[in-house]
Amino acid sequence: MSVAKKEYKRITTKSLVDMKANGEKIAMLTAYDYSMAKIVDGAGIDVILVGDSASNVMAGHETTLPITLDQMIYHATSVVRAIDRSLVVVDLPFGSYQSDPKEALRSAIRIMKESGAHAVKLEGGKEIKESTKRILHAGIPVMGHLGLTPQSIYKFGTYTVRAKEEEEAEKLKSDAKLLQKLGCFAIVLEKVPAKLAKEVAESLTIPVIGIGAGNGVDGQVLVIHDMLGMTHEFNPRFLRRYADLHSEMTKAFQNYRDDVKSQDFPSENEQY
Ligand SMILES: Nc1nc(=O)c2c([nH]1)NC[C@@H]1CN(c3ccc(C(=O)N[C@@H](CCC(=O)O)C(=O)O)cc3)CN21
Ligand SMILES: CC(C)C(=O)C(=O)O
Ligand SMILES: [Mg+2]
Repeated sequence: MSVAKKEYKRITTKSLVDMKANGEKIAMLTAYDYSMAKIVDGAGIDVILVGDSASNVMAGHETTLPITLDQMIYHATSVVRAIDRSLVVVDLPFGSYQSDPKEALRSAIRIMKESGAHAVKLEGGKEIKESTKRILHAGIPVMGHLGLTPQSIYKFGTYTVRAKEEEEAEKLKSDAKLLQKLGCFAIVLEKVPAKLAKEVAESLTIPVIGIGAGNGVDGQVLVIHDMLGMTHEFNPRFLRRYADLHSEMTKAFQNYRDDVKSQDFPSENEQY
């Protein structure tokens, strides 16, 4: 069991690199709105990711591709208002950084300026080198994201584990090194073999935060609706559920419905 070794009043990108150096694992969760972020921050979660998974869990899209920069900024702004301690990282959505480095920088600046978030995350390695450089040169911290990159789902066609073959594993390793060299403060590694993820984490000084990447990395991230058991039809092997909110909420809604229908609610004490 690993517990916090050092008190951090406010988490910065520097604190995360520090945690890795001290062997303290990093706990990261997504959040997309004020109320949820308030609870996550209060619980001591180190990093809050305003993920483009909002496209799935908030808006009901099948992929992360449709969510817009304006929508990401709306989610990020709501999250930032709730924060006292956590570091807030925001996904640059599909289409907001792939065309050219100038557009990438403009998108990152909009997120930082309009939401007050602390960092941005981009999917990819070598392909987005120039964009990453430009954003970093503007003083905006960047988190990388390698392995399963959901914004390229149509290139791959499936959400299966990535980098099982030597060639893809070699590319991943060199992409990770490149991102560190450019100045990224951390990297998310999604759905890759645990052995490879451990090797990558051990080869870098910046933290590697895994999702479906095993226990040899420097931290973990999960989508909050998944770990709360709200997305009960989503069942990947890497997911651990820490609550069964789908059934808790269903029970609450059914009880409320029954109380309204039977006129049990509101009672004498619940009216004026
Ligand atoms: N609710 C939610 N949770 C996530 O973790 C998440 C999102 N949405 N949306 C954006 C991406 C997409 N991600 C995914 C999507 C699917 C799998 C997955 O393992 N799917 C299948 C297996 C697919 C296969 O092997 O072909 C599964 O077992 O559920 C993992 C991560 C991670 N992100
Ligand atoms: C799954 C995490 C890493 C993510 O990118 C998201 O939630 O959008
Ligand atoms: Mg994402």
